[in-house]
This record gives sequence, C-alpha cells and structure tokens, in this order.
Amino acid sequence: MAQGTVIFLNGTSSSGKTSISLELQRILDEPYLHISLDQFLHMLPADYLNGGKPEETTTHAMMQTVKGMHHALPALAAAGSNIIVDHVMQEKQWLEECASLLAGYKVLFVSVVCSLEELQRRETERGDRNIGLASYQYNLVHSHGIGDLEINTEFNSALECAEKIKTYLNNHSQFNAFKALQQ
Ligand SMILES: Nc1ncnc2c1ncn2[C@@H]1O[C@H](COP(=O)(O)OP(=O)(O)OP(=O)(O)O)[C@@H](O)[C@H]1O
Repeated sequence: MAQGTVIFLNGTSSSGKTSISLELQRILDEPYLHISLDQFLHMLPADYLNGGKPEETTTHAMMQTVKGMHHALPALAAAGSNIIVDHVMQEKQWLEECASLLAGYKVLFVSVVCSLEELQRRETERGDRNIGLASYQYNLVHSHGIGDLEINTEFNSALECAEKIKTYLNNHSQFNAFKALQQ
C-alpha cells in the first residue's frame, strides 16, 4: 500500500493554519485529511476543557492527548491517507516525537509565520482565544526546528499560502526538514 504524504503546518495560535488547511483541501489534487491539535483536545470530556477539573489533572490529560495525536499520524499515513497536520510546536519534545514517529514518511514541514502585532490583533478580533496565547507561543514554535518552507500569512491570503505550498509540494520529490531533526 502506498504511504500518504504529510503536510505539517507549524505556527502559533491565530497564525492562519486552519485557514490554509481548508484552502489546501480545496485546491490539492488528492484528498487530504485535516488533523488539528484543537480537534484532538476537543475529544476530551467537557470538564477537562472548561475548568471543571484541577489544573494538574487537565494538563496531564492534555499532554496524553497530544501524545495520542502524534501516534495517530504515522498510522494514518501508513494506511495510505494524505494528511495536513495543523499543530503548534511549542514544546521541543513534541517536534522530536513527531520527527521520530514520522521517520520514513514524506513530510513537508511548513513554518507558518506572522508578526506578533498582527497575531495579537487577530486574537483580539476573534474573541474565542485566550489573550496572550499567541504571544506565549511566539518565541517557542519556530525555535526547535527549521521548516522546508516558510509561509507568511501577514502578506499573503490563506489561498496564496496554500498555492505556495502546493507548488512546493509538486516541485519536490523529497523534503529535508524532518530528516534533519531525526539525526
Ligand atoms: N492569510 C491571512 N490573512 C489575514 N487574516 C488571516 C489569514 N489567515 C487567517 N486569518 C485570520 O486569522 C484568524 C485565525 O485564523 P486560523 O483559525 O486559520 O488560525 P490558526 O492558526 O488555525 O489558529 P488556532 O491555532 O488558534 O486555531 C482568523 O480570524 C482568520 O480569518
């Protein structure tokens, strides 16, 4: 069975990962599953998301869920599904775990970037994200590994970003960023 291809989007909250994922799904020639950290965390019981459990209990359950998401990625790719991973690499260990689990798979690692000022503007406008989340993640997400491709959502629409990714994907037979992390 042919392995699926992985497009791995890494960026802070409000950087535009979900918007790009939806455009990619629309314009790519083959079907890709969109897998996000948010979707996995929302599989938890409501009490773990609304403050109904002690902080330590919630943190433990969330870390377990992130680990589960990471292990699901190679399972889907091995079964032949193409996947778009929409993730926030705020922990070095998360990136190392994904690089290790996805060793041997075709992974295009995309850094989704945007200025802190614009992230804070989007965060305030959205109203459904904790204020300060993007700022907390800003200096962490791109510090643990360099992407194959950097996409700036401040100066490009989500569709333009998706088109750049599609062009890069179609013009390269292999990608190096995850391989570098595995060494
Ligand atoms: N390229 C873009 N240009 C301008 N605004 C954008 C762009 N991409 C996304 N946005 C806006 O930024 C906000 C966040 O977008 P989106 O949900 O795609 O980000 P995200 O990285 O998936 O965030 P989160 O991780 O918090 O779910 C939305 O209001 C969206 O309309």
